Amino acid sequence: MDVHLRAEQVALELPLDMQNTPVGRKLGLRSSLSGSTRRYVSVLSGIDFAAADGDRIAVIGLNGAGKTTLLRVLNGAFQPTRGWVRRHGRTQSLLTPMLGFAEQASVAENVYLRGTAMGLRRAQLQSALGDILEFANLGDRASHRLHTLSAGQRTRLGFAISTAVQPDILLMDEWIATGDSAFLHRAQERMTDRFHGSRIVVMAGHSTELHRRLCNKALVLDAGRMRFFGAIEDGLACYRDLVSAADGRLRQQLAAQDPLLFGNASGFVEKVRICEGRIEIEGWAIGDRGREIEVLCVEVDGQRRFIEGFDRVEREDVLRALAKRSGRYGFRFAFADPAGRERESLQTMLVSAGMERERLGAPLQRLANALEDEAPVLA
Ligand SMILES: Nc1ncnc2c1ncn2[C@@H]1O[C@H](COP(=O)(O)OP(=O)(O)OP(=O)(O)O)[C@@H](O)[C@H]1O
Repeated sequence: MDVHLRAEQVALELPLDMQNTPVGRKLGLRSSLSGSTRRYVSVLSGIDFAAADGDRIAVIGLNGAGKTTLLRVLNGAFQPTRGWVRRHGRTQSLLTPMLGFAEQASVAENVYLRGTAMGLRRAQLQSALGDILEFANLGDRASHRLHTLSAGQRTRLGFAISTAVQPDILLMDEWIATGDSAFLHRAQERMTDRFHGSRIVVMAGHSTELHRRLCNKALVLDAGRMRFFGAIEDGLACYRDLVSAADGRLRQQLAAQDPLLFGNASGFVEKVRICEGRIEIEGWAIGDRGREIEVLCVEVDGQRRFIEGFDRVEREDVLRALAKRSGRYGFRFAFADPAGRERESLQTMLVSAGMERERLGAPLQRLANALEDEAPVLA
């Protein structure tokens, strides 16, 4: 059977209901009773791609870029405002495995309710019921009402139902694996089976490592717009360019979540010295694939300063420990600080390095005792 998934010039606008708060009035009960205004916001636009049999597509973007919403459009939960989604093949989405449970119905009835909503026939559900309950470890609870289950038991049930049958097209948000450690292991195995058994997978998430390992294509979203669709490595590079332009705090957060995002660029700020009217900084940085960096960027109180004319310093220790080829990885520079920055604002200063201004890596780590108040007095 032919399996395909195609989106043609898809755009989605959603209603945003906003509370009317008279200017100058504090938020509170009175303002919450003052009615609301509805306006429509564009959440997705220009989404245009075709997934072929065998494609594993990573949907990549910053928080709020529209990844989950795109999956909802692809599974038919949202109708596009413009454009079309064409799908052929049994589709299963693993977005909210506990959605649609009925509290007063029994566990077994909930399996039928959810299974029917997923498009399964009664006979299929009858033969799958035993496996689902066993997988969720709820074999002896079939007739219990759902509201008597613990949160963990519900999660296991939702997961067991959502993954009960092998779809042709799998739409998933992150790599769902939740519950206690014994269940986690079985859930991982089940996810891996379903992933490899699907003919098309669209997977949203934030892990470069996972995307690189599992996906052949990427779709990059930037504030709801499709910036790129194509080969995974090009997609990851496109995403990296997007985040490289973001401010230092966000780059720091993203690098912590996803250590491979900025490649192998790394380094340390070892000294920050405040002398009268000047700030001197020393450290080392090594670019992606062992290259020497070309630019440094200092961010203090949200202000950026790019430094291209820094001194390059030979660093035998860095060479020995890290470098695959030779280079001068140490740096030293100073800049005038007429604002006479406070010690506190320098505590939060971020120094980033990169090959060009638009392609900065994550902020460099900083030695705990890097900050000095004055040049050391030489005896
Ligand atoms: N039902 C809705 N009504 C109005 N706006 C919505 C609705 N659902 C999502 N949005 C908005 O759409 C945008 C995209 O949200 P979405 O959850 O798809 O982003 P995301 O990329 O999945 O984010 P994250 O990585 O944080 O999960 C956000 O600005 C969000 O506030």
